[in-house]
Amino acid sequence: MGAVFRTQGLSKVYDTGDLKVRALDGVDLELFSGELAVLLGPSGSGKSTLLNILGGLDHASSGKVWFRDMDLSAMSDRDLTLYRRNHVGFVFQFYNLVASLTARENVHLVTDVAPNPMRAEDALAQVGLDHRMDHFPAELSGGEQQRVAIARAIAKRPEVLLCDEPTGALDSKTGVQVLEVLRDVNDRLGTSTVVITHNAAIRQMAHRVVYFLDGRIDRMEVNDARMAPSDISW
Ligand SMILES: Nc1ncnc2c1ncn2[C@@H]1O[C@H](COP(=O)(O)OP(=O)(O)OP(=O)(O)O)[C@@H](O)[C@H]1O
Repeated sequence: MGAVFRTQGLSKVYDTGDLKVRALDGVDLELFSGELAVLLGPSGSGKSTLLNILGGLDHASSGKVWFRDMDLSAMSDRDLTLYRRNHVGFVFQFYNLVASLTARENVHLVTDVAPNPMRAEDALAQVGLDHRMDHFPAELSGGEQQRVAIARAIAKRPEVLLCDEPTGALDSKTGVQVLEVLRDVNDRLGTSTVVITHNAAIRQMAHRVVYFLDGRIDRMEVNDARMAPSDISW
């Protein structure tokens, strides 16, 4: 399998006047096509900063980052926006749904502008919400709202799905349902997936686990046997 992301000496320094924070400090990383990778590490170790750079939401301060053969580090803001639009789905801890739109309409927001989208109905069926399409976010549980957010993210058929604490706001039972959806998307659609979590148990469902410490990669593990989300508990 080829590398979907590759970084070389990737560093990010946040400069807030008097204080300079080195959020990433020379990260060399490869993530592979079709894999589900979990990023673990203490708070402040640089996980979200890396995800934001991989997703084209932010620029590195130095070093290189490639998505396949596209050098993201050399791209203008406009090209990064197009990269995000065409290739990347995001899922965040808080679902960021539009409260005045139904589940179906929230997904339509993306399918209306994507070049080769799924039907909104198919994306919602993929996450097991075909019976809730015309509900508003307030009429859905937290886990269901997160599944709508995942449907919205996958509806444009992105090559990569980047998830920052997707179960962070959910109880463990609902969190497991969301993880099952992420695993299904990875298995059935082959979408390369990166999941940040504080929950170390989730590493058991990953192909690859990357441990961050102080803006660096501390170590990496490859799982020979992956656990089903339903067998993971926390
Ligand atoms: N916009 C910003 N301005 C200044 N410092 C920032 C900014 N974003 C992040 N940082 C700092 O960069 C470091 C890395 O933050 P980052 O959010 O990447 O860590 P994280 O591992 O994702 O943490 P968490 O698990 O708490 O989300 C931290 O010290 C953080 O305070």
